[in-house]
Amino acid sequence: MLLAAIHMENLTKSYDGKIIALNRLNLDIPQGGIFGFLGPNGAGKTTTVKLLTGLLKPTEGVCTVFDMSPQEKPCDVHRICGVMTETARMYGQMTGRQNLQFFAQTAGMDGPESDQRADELLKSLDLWDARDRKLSEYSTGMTQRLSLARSLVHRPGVLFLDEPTSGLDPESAQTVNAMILSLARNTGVTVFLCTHQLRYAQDLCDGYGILEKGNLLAAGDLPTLCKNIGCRIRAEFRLAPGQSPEGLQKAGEWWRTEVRDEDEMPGLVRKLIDSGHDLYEARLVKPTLEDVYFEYTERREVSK
Ligand SMILES: Nc1ncnc2c1ncn2[C@@H]1O[C@H](COP(=O)(O)OP(=O)(O)OP(=O)(O)O)[C@@H](O)[C@H]1O
Repeated sequence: MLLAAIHMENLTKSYDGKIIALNRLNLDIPQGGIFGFLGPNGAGKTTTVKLLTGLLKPTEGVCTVFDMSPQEKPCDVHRICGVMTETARMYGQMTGRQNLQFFAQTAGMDGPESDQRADELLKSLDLWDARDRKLSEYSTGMTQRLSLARSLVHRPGVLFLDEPTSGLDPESAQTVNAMILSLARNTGVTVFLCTHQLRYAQDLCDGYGILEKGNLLAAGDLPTLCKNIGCRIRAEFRLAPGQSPEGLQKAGEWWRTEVRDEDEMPGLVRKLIDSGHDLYEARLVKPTLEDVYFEYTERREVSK
């Protein structure tokens, strides 16, 4: 069996001995995956990242990053992890380039190597033109991209990202997304991405965990999450005006029905045509991550 890059077993954290911020979390994240950790404010996402990066100790349970405990081997874990959070500090009076050179040298690179690494990152995150400006003069989006560059300076194998595109304009968000995808696909970096932005997560992630009030409601890829909660695909048809096909429901100018999978579509199209309908358009509408997420969280509300 492949070694999970991140492993959590009964991982539990209570800050005050009463409120459980994280409740018996069991999760394995494979190497090279982009894992979207989803949940509302206060769900326990940041707590999980802090446990995985050794900033907190679990109340119960264990976690490992490439088989190393962040609590027992914090230095080893930090060497292979990059962390980008809103609170990651850099130096306002230094330029973007000087900040990256500094952090590269802190990670053990010599002068020329750190210059090269800083320049490489500044170019790939569209910060090259701003390289000699002080960080204190950067916009929020530029600061955020520099913060991502900082987390990547030592070429980590695991990257923890907390809302990496929340303050970014669409162009900058695209640059950051492309960088994250390329890191995972081309260099096998494992990405653990905390976010509330479900559309953004669906574009990027290949696996998800849905966390609510410290409890993991579900985990898996989108088809698995859909199947487990019973979210169906919809087959929809646009017909000539005035036609009413049997067994389909009307929604606006479309007629629709739920199907188990897309293999049912050709049969439905044939049936409509054979029964004399004029078919203008046919489409399959798959549940989005947003649909699935709300299905899980709403069912949980109902079952309380
Ligand atoms: N230092 C702390 N002391 C006490 N309680 C804390 C502390 N840090 C977090 N908590 C509580 O733990 C729970 C989980 O918080 P956490 O910050 O992990 O959530 P989150 O999912 O990251 O939220 P957000 O999306 O707002 O960043 C919340 O109820 C929070 O109030």
